[in-house]
Amino acid sequence: MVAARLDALGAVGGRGVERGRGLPGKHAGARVADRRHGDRADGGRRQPGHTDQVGVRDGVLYGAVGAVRTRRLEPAMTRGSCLCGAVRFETQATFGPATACHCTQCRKITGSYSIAAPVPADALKIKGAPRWFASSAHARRAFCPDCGSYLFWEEGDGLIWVALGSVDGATGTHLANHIFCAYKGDEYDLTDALPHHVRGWSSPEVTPMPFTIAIDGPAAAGKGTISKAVAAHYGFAHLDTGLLYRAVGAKMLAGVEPIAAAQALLPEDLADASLRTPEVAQAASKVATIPEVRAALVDFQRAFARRQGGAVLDGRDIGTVICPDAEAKLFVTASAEVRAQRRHAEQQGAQSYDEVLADVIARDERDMNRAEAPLKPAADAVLIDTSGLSIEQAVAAAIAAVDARKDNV
Ligand SMILES: Nc1ncnc2c1ncn2[C@@H]1O[C@H](COP(=O)(O)OP(=O)(O)O)[C@@H](O)[C@H]1O
Ligand SMILES: Nc1ccn([C@H]2C[C@H](O)[C@@H](COP(=O)(O)OP(=O)(O)O)O2)c(=O)n1
Repeated sequence: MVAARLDALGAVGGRGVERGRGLPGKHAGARVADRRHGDRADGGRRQPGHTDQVGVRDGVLYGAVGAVRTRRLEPAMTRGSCLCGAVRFETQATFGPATACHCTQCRKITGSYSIAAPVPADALKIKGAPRWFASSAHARRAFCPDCGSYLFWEEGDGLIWVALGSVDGATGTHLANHIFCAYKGDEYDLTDALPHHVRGWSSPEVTPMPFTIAIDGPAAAGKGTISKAVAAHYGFAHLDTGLLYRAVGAKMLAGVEPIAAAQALLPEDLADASLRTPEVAQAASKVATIPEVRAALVDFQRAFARRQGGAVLDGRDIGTVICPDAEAKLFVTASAEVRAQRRHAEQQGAQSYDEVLADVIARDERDMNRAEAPLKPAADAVLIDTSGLSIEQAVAAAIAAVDARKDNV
């Protein structure tokens, strides 16, 4: 089975680490290649008469290049352990190229993200008793029951992915790619030149060039819901620009002069949970009519929009003022009654339905009729009325509209 799996993965090659693009599965697709012993173990000459089989014998990985060469990899023992040493492992096999996985599970289990590399399961000798945890329907993970160190991931294809931080000394492999980048934390950036896949190996790579998706519309139309889903779909960053105005509005309610508040706004000001209250929403709508407040927030939004890797911004004036050249523009709307129902349900009775509807209408009035950057669809925006759409339908409509634009950029 392992031989078949390695074969399917395009196993041991003569060029050291290969990227393994376009191969299926979450962690699948790494080309198990000989890094430690390099490409020149046989002097780089192809030996005629050898087989083209790929497989494992006696825990040693064998491979072929084309149909003419088989190389035996020099066995070298690699050892590792958990933090407390209760679980140890060793292998004579060579690690395949390492993958950094930024999926939610890897982030939870490591506390950051995982860098792991595969070895044939039967070539990995585990001493001690790691706890195995079924982390999904198709895969399980092992950790030390005493110290909690994360150690292994496997999905039953004959390979075990070893968390490389647990290896003592040199691993002999190197990071070759990133997967599930759409799920990475916002506390770090991916700045290397390796492939950054949005999801698994066969998914598209994160857009290396700037690509801006502008999503405007009135309160509770579904902008935020759609923006988050669209950003996750394409692996783009997302900025809810309403939070900027909400943060300034909250400072005004706390007695700070709004223009000064906007000019001194810090990223941490956007993290306050109280920004979602109806009072702050109304205050946001009020400070948003002040031209100097809007001017103070322009540069930050434009820089965010043009970051590498793509960006989704939602607000009121993104397609018209902040990013008039956005590659894709959506105007998301719904009837005032439907929007009030949604907000009312969201608030769980904090306000009556009539109060929420009155708030929504008052905010619409102010946002649409102010002199500076009023809420209106850009001439080239795709209109999506979500009144009769489920969230899934609205997201699908948005992705279809962006895909149509992506094809034309
Ligand atoms: N198409 C939809 N159908 C039903 N509920 C929706 C839909 N889109 C959004 N919602 C819900 O409506 C509320 C407001 O959506 P949100 O995305 O925050 O709107 P906005 O960002 O435009 O203010 C949320 O509770 C959200 O779950
Ligand atoms: N780009 C933006 C974003 C928000 N605003 C103003 C106008 C809005 O009423 C407030 C609050 O916006 P926010 O998007 O957070 O409001 P909703 O979530 O849609 O209820 O900020 C703006 O003027 N321009």
